[in-house]
Amino acid sequence: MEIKIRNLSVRYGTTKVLENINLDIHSKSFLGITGPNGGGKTTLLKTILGLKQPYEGEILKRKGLRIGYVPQHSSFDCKFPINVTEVVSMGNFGKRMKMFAFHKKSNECCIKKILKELNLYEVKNRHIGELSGGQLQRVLIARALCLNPDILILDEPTSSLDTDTRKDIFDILEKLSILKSIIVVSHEKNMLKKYADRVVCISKTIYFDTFDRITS
Ligand SMILES: Nc1ncnc2c1ncn2[C@@H]1O[C@H](COP(=O)(O)OP(=O)(O)OP(=O)(O)O)[C@@H](O)[C@H]1O
Repeated sequence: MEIKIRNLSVRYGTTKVLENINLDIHSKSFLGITGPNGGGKTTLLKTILGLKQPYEGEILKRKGLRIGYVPQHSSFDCKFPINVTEVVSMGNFGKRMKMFAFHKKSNECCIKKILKELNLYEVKNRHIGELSGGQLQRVLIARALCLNPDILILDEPTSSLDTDTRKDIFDILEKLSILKSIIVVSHEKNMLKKYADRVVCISKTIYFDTFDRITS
């Protein structure tokens, strides 16, 4: 078990946003989270990441657990003068906290491998503002993979992408879930049904839960 969420409630001020959430995140599983706008999905991710504190209950994480986070690609500033390799390399800063960490040989090899795996090697020197939505999403996934996380958390990774590109992103996530746990917030219910082991619907609390192909 990677994460246990027990009786979790979260508030903004006096407003209850999440109430009595109980959820287990298993190793090498694919969890889909869906639900209406404002239902608390992003708040749940932020609480798992430690960016928001529980009001009640707790989130228990396995000791040494590494979590990677992929924010919505629309939140990334594409005007910033930086290329694909530089953005992916930013994922290493958390580990070494040194500006030039990515010049080290081992990091260079690791970044090259990730760029190739995510089919980004051909565009490695391209300015970030010159990428398609799908390429940018893959860059953000690559950046999160730099620290070799045990869990990869993604917030609406396919919003505003076309159908084929959405499928590409979910195919990548499915491959990654062989070695890591994946948690995806998405409104794409059909994609979640097809790819996830488990899908939970959240509107303040979990009101719908499927355990189709759960692995432990
Ligand atoms: N920093 C904040 N301060 C106060 N209220 C907030 C804050 N962030 C979110 N909220 C409120 O908490 C509720 C849940 O928001 P959240 O972003 O978690 O929902 P969501 O399910 O991810 O929505 P969406 O599908 O629209 O992205 C909403 O009513 C939102 O307005």
